[in-house]
Amino acid sequence: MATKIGVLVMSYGTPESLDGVEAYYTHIRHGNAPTAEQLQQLKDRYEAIVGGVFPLRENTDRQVAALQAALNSGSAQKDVEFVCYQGLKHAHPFIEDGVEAMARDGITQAVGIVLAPHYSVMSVGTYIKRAQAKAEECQVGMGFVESYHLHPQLIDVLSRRVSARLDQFEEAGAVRDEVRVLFSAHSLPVRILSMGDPYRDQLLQTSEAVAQAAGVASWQFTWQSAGRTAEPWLGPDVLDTLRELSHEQVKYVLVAPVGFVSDHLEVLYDLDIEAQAVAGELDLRLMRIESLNSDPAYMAVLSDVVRTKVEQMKVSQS
Ligand SMILES: CC1=C(CCC(=O)O)c2cc3nc(cc4[nH]c(cc5[nH]c(cc1n2)c(C)c5CCC(=O)O)c(CCC(=O)O)c4C)C(CCC(=O)O)=C3C
Ligand SMILES: [Fe+2]
Repeated sequence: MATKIGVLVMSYGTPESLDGVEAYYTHIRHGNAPTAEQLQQLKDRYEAIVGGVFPLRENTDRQVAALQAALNSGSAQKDVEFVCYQGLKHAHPFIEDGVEAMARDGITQAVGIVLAPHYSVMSVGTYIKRAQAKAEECQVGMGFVESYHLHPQLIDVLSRRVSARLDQFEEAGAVRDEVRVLFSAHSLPVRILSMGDPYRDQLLQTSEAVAQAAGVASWQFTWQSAGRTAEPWLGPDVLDTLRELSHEQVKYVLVAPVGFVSDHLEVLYDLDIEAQAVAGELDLRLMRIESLNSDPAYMAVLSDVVRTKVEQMKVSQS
């Protein structure tokens, strides 16, 4: 019989319905309920996005199913069967629920991976910490993939997404080298830098590698979706960057949100609605690359790093 290896696939999570937004937001805020105004603003943003009210849930479900299929396909590993479990940071099924489900199914060896390529102690680090604590309690041996921001297939698929949009700009009459490519990711509080966090450097490395692979002439990195708190967040924010580009007489802008892998609020609202509106006011032509979602190339990246992790765990045990 094949040995079962659990794969805890972790993601941010999204509410199941508008009624669930308050509990979700309260969880994000470490148990502090939002004010009525904050809650309404978040509900308004969810209501404004296209493609279903909470597309992240469906996207994550599809990614988890597609990863399990990718891991079990091919002839290499007939002696192991990978079983994927979902673990969400701020919604059901929570990270702890996923670990508990693995233990209940009799799984003793598992790998954890986050559907975000870049490591920060405030993002991926907290997913891993929660999974690790639960795994120890449930006596499941777990190893974790911390980042995969320079995986060759990731760089390849992202650069193809960038090239495809640059082609479209050309077809629309723009000069390819005059399109400014803006790589972006979710901002985090500035204090991560003094903690020696690798998040910003990893994002810059991904951006540089993608720009080079796609032959991008002109690019820069910008942050987006900063939290609404009193402390300073990493900038410049994408909306300010658009204003800056308009001053520089740039006309064509392509946003490549390389810190995200799914269509969700930060992409469908913060970029497609909010940034697009600002671009319109500034008379900039703005496009963004398509999200990876369950693209087979992204699934190949994930299955490769999961398999590599399993091999490393075997070596360290023997
Ligand atoms: C690094 C990072 C990622 C990328 C890596 C990863 O994917 O993990 C990410 C992704 C996401 N963030 C998301 C949603 C939200 N994040 C919030 C707030 C916050 N995000 C933070 C960080 C990150 N967030 C932080 C430090 C806060 C402040 C509160 C805190 O200290 O924790 C808030 C509260 C309101 C607001 O501030 O806007 C919301 C609604 C959704 C789901 C969208 C959907 O449902 O479609 C996704 C994929
Ligand atoms: Fe967030």
